[in-house]
Amino acid sequence: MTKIKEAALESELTKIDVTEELAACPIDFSKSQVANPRAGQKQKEYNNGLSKSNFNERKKYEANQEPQFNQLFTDGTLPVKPGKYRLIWSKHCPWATRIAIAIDLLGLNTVISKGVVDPLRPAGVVGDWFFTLDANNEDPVLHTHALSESYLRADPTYKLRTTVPALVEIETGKVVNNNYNTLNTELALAWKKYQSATAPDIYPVQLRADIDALNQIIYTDVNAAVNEAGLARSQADYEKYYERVFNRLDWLEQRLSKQRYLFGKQITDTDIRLFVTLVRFDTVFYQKYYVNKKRLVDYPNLWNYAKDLYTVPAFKNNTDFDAIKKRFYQVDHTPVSDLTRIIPKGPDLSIWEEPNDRKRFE
Ligand SMILES: N[C@@H](CCC(=O)N[C@@H](CS)C(=O)NCC(=O)O)C(=O)O
Repeated sequence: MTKIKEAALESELTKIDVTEELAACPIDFSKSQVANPRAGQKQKEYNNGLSKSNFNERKKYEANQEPQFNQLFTDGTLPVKPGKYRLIWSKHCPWATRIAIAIDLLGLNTVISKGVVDPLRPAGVVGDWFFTLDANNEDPVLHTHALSESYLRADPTYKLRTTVPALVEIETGKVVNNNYNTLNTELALAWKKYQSATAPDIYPVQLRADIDALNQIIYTDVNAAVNEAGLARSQADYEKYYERVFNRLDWLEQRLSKQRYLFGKQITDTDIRLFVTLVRFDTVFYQKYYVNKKRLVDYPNLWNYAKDLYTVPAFKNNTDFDAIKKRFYQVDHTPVSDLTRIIPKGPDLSIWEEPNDRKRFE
C-alpha cells in the first residue's frame, strides 16, 4: 500500500465509532465507579492512546499480571464445599477456558457453578468485565453487574485489572482465587470426592513432575508465545516468537505421532492447556497475530488430536467460536493487524465435526 493510501485509511479508521462494543448496553458505565473503578482521566488517556494505535501503552497495561488471589483448597485454606463457589470466565479467553473445561471434565459442574462475562465491553472501559449477556445485566447467582465488584469485595484497595478466570465465593461475593495456572490442579487434587466416577485423573501422581515441566514449556512456547508474536513491535521480536511457536508445534507433532494424548492414553491437564491455544489457532492466531507459517490443519497429528479432544463434551461445550471471533477481531487489536475490524468468514469450522484417527492408539 502506498503511504498516501495508508494515511487515508488510518484517518478513516479514527473516524469509526468503536463504541459499538456493546451497542445496546443500557447501563451508563461512565457514571458507575463500581462498574468501572478505574474511570477517570488516566483511563481516557489510555483509550485515546489506543485509538491512535498506541500499542506500547497497551502492552504495558495488559502485560501479564501476576494473579493476586491465591487462596488454596489443597492447603485447607478454602473449604471444599458443594455450591460454595462460582467460576467467572469469558468464552473468548484461553486462560479462563482452561478452568471451565476442567470443571466439566471432572464432573464438578454439579458442585461449582459457572458464570460468563460478555467478551465485549463498552467503549471507554478497560480492565473490567460485565454480565451484559445475562438478564438485567446481572449475574443470576452473584447479583453483580461487573466482575470488579467481586475483586473490590475481596480487596477494597484493588487497583489492577480484573481478570478472568476468577473463582468467587458465592456467599461473600469475594474473589478467592484468580490463578489460571494453579486452579486446575487444585480442582484435580482437592475436589476428588465430588468428581464424577468417570472423571480422568488429569494430574496423576506418577506424572506430576513431567506434567509440570511440559506445562511450563507449552506456556512459554505456545500459550504465551502466540500473544507475544501478535503484540510484537519489531520485526525481530515478532519473528523470534513466530519461530518459537512453530519449532514447538513441530516437536509436539512428533510427540503426538506416537500416542493419543500428550502423556499417553489418558487426558491430563497439559492437554487442556494445549487445546485452548490450538482451538483458537487457525481462527485467530494464524490470521490475526500473523502466526502463519502453518495452520493447525497442516499438522496431521496435532489437528487430529485437537479434533479428538473436541469430541469430548467438556472441550466442545466450552469452545465458543463466535465469542472468540468477536473479541479478537472487534476489540483486541494488535500491531500486526490493526487496520481492519472485519470479522473474517473463514476458516471453515465445519471440519471440526469430521472424524479423527486417534482411536488407533487405544
Ligand atoms: N494474566 C492474567 C491471565 C488471565 C488473563 O489475561 N485474562 C484476560 C482475558 S484473556 C483478562 O481478564 N484481561 C483483563 C482485561 O483485558 O482487561 C492473570 O493475571 O490472571
